[in-house]
Amino acid sequence: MSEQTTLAVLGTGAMGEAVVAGLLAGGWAPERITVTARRPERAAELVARHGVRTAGNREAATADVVVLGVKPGDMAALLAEVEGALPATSLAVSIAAGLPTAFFEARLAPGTPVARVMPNTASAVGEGMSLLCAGSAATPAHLELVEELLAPLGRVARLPEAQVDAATAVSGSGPAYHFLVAEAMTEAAVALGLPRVLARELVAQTAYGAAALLRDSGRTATELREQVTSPGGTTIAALRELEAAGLRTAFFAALEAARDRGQEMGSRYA
Ligand SMILES: NC(=O)C1=CN([C@@H]2O[C@H](COP(=O)(O)OP(=O)(O)OC[C@H]3O[C@@H](n4cnc5c(N)ncnc54)[C@H](OP(=O)(O)O)[C@@H]3O)[C@@H](O)[C@H]2O)C=CC1
Ligand SMILES: O=C(O)[C@@H]1CCC=N1
Repeated sequence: MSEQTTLAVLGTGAMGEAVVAGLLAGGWAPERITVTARRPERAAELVARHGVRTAGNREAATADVVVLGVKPGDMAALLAEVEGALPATSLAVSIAAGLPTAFFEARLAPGTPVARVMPNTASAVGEGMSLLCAGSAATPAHLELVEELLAPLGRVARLPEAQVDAATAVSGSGPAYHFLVAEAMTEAAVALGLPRVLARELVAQTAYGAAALLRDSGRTATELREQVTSPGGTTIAALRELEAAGLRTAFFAALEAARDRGQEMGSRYA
């Protein structure tokens, strides 16, 4: 990737903006990034907040790397709109859940390289987890370019396309599960009588510390949990309640539902 490489995000919502923020924090010059949105006020907001350019979809689609950031149900219409404008020499990068690379290859100029990326919103702070797989026309050099592009957003895992929907259920949707737990813990702390501001701080810093241990200590989640859990102590009293409430079983069902929903979107919008 050269210093002149240009990038456009067609459909810059929550996830597209997280990608843009991650790239800018990683040193991308804002003039090299063009964003589009359906509503002019959304595009103006992005320009004001990040200093990037904006344009119509067809003009933006001439960038070297074109990130396709609309909702899966809006993707076919977007691709129809940019038909003939997105050069077959550009690299198309979809971040849409569920939609296979074949969906894009069927709608873009023949031979257009396609990469399928599933990022998550922590990309905005450089701590994202992105999944990456390639379409049939993408070369190893294209994949390396995408990895280079994604590097400032956090970590990247390459995987076979057949695993993307399952992995999306873990890392793409994953931040939401953690936020739900954080919300629940905060409310529970308030129920114990703690001030809300203190409860939020305790929950956030505990999540941050636990995540750092989980990623960087070299220990498994089980080992780390056991370290906290003194026999007959406070933690096991709480864990017993969570197990009785079916937390573990709920995660089996939840991730299966997310994986199935991705597959369903892939076939519904194909
Ligand atoms: N949110 C997440 O955590 C993740 C989302 N994704 C994927 O990212 C994609 C976007 O999701 P998300 O960001 O949450 O959704 P949003 O609704 O926040 O963003 C979609 C954006 O697309 C814009 N848009 C829609 N149609 C057009 C069009 N024809 N031309 C230009 N812009 C258009 C909308 O503009 P406007 O705002 O003006 O309506 C909006 O800004 C989805 O495909 C999703 O699967 C992937 C990983 C994680
Ligand atoms: O909920 C969704 O469909 C998107 C994809 C992964 C996270 N958010």
